[in-house]
Amino acid sequence: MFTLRHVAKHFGDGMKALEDITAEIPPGSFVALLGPSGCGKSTLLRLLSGLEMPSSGEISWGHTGKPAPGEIGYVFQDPTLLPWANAAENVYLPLRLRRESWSSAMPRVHTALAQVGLEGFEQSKPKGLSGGMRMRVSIARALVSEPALLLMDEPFAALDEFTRHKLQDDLLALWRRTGKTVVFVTHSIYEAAYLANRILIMTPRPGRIAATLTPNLPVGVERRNSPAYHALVSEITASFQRIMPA
Ligand SMILES: Nc1ncnc2c1ncn2[C@@H]1O[C@H](COP(=O)(O)OP(=O)(O)OP(=O)(O)O)[C@@H](O)[C@H]1O
Repeated sequence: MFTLRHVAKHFGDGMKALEDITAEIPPGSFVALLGPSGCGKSTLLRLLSGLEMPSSGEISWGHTGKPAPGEIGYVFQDPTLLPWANAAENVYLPLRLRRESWSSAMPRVHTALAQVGLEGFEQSKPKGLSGGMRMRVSIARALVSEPALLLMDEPFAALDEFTRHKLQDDLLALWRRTGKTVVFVTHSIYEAAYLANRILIMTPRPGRIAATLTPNLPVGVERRNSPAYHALVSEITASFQRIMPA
């Protein structure tokens, strides 16, 4: 269980990005950090990764302690693939940086690519892949070190709606299959409602937690059309109407 207690993050120029964040991230949960642009979602994700320290308050990573960099997978909005390297070489990169040999890493590279549905595309260069496939490679690269925690910063924001829906469904299936803890930044109410079983609703800057919702939507194809999903979208929308300045 990750626990944040009264966490604040201020930057040197007096910018108050986050104030008094108290939240829990249970193991195996799918947490959405949902809020308007600039409310500190990415900052909160970086604090969770341990890459940055809070200005005050504390973050506890439970009995397992602070994860090592290899135990965290990070996925950004931009897939940031090496353009000259093929899909397998891009996924191999984090292991290569840890000085693992290609031959010992290969089985894990193939498994990671298979987990995101890219078997058969190992040799493809980024230029030959669609935007959705490039994002799949980026997710595979985050999965290859078999992290227990996957931090995702608006990974589907730049994709068209059809591709985004497919990747959301595939990510949900992957999360159910693997039991990983996912923390997913988004400013889409629909995306947070569809994906997460714990939604942290954040106020405009300085970001605070305005509400925590723990929905339990039906699993499967009926999810997107379920009355529970639409009721959840309405509930979140109403929360933002209360907290957003007029
Ligand atoms: N290193 C930094 N130095 C100074 N200010 C920063 C730094 N990093 C972030 N900020 C500021 O902190 C605030 C929160 O930024 P952050 O990127 O976390 O928000 P966000 O909710 O992820 O935004 P978006 O949805 O637009 O990506 C912003 O006003 C940003 O300019």
